[in-house]
Amino acid sequence: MILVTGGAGYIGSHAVLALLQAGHEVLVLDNLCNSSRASLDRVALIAGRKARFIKGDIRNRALLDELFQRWPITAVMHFAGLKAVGESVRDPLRYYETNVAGSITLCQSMADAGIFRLVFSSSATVYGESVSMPIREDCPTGIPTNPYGQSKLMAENVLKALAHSDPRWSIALLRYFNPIGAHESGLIGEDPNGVPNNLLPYMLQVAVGRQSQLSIYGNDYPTRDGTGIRDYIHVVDLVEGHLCALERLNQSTGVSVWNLGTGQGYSVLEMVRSFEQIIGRSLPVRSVARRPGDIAQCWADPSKALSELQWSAKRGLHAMLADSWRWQKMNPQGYQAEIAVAPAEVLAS
Ligand SMILES: NC(=O)c1ccc[n+]([C@@H]2O[C@H](COP(=O)([O-])OP(=O)(O)OC[C@H]3O[C@@H](n4cnc5c(N)ncnc54)[C@H](O)[C@@H]3O)[C@@H](O)[C@H]2O)c1
Ligand SMILES: O=c1ccn([C@@H]2O[C@H](COP(=O)(O)OP(=O)(O)O[C@H]3O[C@H](CO)[C@@H](O)[C@H](O)[C@H]3O)[C@@H](O)[C@H]2O)c(=O)[nH]1
Repeated sequence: MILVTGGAGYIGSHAVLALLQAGHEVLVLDNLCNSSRASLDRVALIAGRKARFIKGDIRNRALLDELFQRWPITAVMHFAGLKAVGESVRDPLRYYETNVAGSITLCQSMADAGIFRLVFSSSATVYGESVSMPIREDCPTGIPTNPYGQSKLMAENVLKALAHSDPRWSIALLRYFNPIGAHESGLIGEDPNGVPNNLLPYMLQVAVGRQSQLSIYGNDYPTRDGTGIRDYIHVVDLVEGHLCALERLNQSTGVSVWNLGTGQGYSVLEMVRSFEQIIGRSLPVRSVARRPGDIAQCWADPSKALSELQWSAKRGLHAMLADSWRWQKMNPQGYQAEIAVAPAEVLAS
């Protein structure tokens, strides 16, 4: 059985689905601070079977000990965490407490239970403003400009020290580039609280009328059209990378770092234009000043994951945007409302 912390969230729910579809038993631990149980109901609908769900916090040591004692857990996929950059500047202690201290509590409980296999959600943010593209895993980590990024780098360093201290540990540090997209059924996807911070969720909400206009942050970057370039990766490809990493943890110990990206960067304007083609109309946009802390460009060299995990991203930009749009159209208010199309129809199509 695999414990999935944060399994009700955006990436976690897609991972739970992939694990169920691969035949694993899954236990989800999530405090639902940024998600709802509806995501797991939808996962069950697609998979035809359920993950077990425990509402609880990764910082609760007694609860973790109880879970590891009660269930035959053999490995942990650790998605639980806080991820809003701006909020992390306003409330750094909460971010360090959840992302760093919460990860430490989880590892302490795992070690006491004799479980040493962990897949950790890290981020390309740990590279900071890297000078050369594409970014390889051996590029030096930078100095993240906000507590969120710092907390990911700190958690990585804790996990590296842990793996070096005890050869029983086998840990995968997966550095995500920019996850977007949704499961092709349109039943699960990203459902941000409040006003979205990230490009894709914001574009989607403009398209369904929940936001009036997309602000393009900066048109004077040293890039091909002046707007920021990122390596967007389909969330289903991303979670497939997790299953490959999990498999690999059975074969070796120590700590390994893998980039999960496509190796292809797109600018904000290219994203907007491609999305407009999919929705068949233009999107209201305006150019505004750069967002503080943003870097000009960032894309991965994903060749290490290919050679060591036999993993590469399969889905291109069109699939990422079309799947995101299907999710948003079917769920204009996210998980709060019933889906606009009957699941049976969707699953049959
Ligand atoms: N989405 C991205 O762009 C991105 C990029 C790089 C890394 N990551 C990392 O991937 C992981 C998953 O991200 P996501 O996009 O699915 O975010 P998400 O907010 O949708 O999912 C995180 C889940 O963790 C849960 N959670 C938060 N604190 C918890 C706690 N103390 N105890 C138990 N559950 C808790 C939330 O309720 C939520 O369901 C996070 O660690 C995030 O930092 C995300
Ligand atoms: O309303 C918006 C939002 C974003 N952007 C631009 O779009 C690009 C992508 O921005 P965003 O979707 O916010 O992603 P990043 O700033 O690259 O950060 C994401 O990707 C990082 C690397 O994985 C993670 O660490 C962060 O948590 C996650 O928010 C950037 O050039 C932004 O300036 C806009 O122009 N308008």
